[in-house]
Amino acid sequence: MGRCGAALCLALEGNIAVGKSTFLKLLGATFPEWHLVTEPVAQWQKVPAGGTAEASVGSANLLQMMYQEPARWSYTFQTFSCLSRLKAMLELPPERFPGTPHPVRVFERSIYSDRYVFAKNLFEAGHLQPLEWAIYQDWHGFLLRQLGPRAALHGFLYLRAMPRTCLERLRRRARSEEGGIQLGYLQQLHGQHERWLVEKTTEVHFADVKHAPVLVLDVDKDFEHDAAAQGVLMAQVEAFATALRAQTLPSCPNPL
Ligand SMILES: Nc1ncnc2c1ncn2[C@@H]1O[C@H](COP(=O)(O)OP(=O)(O)OP(=O)(O)O)[C@@H](O)[C@H]1O
Ligand SMILES: Nc1nc(=O)c2ncn([C@H]3C[C@H](O)[C@@H](CO)O3)c2[nH]1
Repeated sequence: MGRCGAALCLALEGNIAVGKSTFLKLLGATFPEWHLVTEPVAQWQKVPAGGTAEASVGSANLLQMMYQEPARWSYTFQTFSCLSRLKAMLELPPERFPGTPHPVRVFERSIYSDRYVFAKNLFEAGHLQPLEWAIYQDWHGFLLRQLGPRAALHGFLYLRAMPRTCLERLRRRARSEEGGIQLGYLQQLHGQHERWLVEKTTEVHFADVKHAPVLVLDVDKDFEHDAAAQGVLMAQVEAFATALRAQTLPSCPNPL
């Protein structure tokens, strides 16, 4: 960090169907020079399942398998989701113009919500065995410590809405794998986000990320069809990114 020309790296966090993809599109329209990285959900729905040299077994929908049989597939899911997030984070972004990096990169969720929201919740719900949770934490901690600043984020944007609002949006969107999701699951995930990003009672094992600033954005109301509400949200994000850039990358004169 502190290297001139380096991008400010943020993660966009929040409950299922709170509106992260919608918000990311709005960020793209408002800040076209920013680099936005969507969650690799399509990869989870179509995992090349290998097979033998003679016969390929095609692909597997790991997202569906995890929801249908969580005790069997949660560990597999968390290894794959975390790996896919890490690859997306380490992949070099395309340069805007030669020698001009993106001033800001925003990732939809992160290797940190993978652990401190989802995997933790699956463990507490009994879907990850203590041994699986211990092994997950062991390789997660080892990998991230080895990667050091390459795996760090400068701040978090937390989209917050009531779990009931998320359930309504989830039902309206009707992604086939999510048909069995009940309010209780969204309440659990809401609690995990709150303890991690607001109350700060979740034990976080990486100092940078533990102290990274969090911008909480209330999206309980409809911003999708409200230009004024969109303007307020975008101004909040811009002010947050500007302050964070001055604080964490002080030697970079790059304006946002
Ligand atoms: N502020 C909002 N008000 C009303 N509806 C919204 C709002 N934001 C998003 N929606 C709608 O809610 C649904 C879910 O939104 P979206 O797909 O952006 O959620 P998400 O957080 O990206 O979901 P996931 O956690 O699965 O990645 C979509 O139908 C979207 O049109
Ligand atoms: N178990 C589990 N672990 C994760 O790290 C994770 N990240 C996202 N999801 C689920 C939520 C949406 O249904 C869908 C798209 O966000 O994928 C996850 N589920």
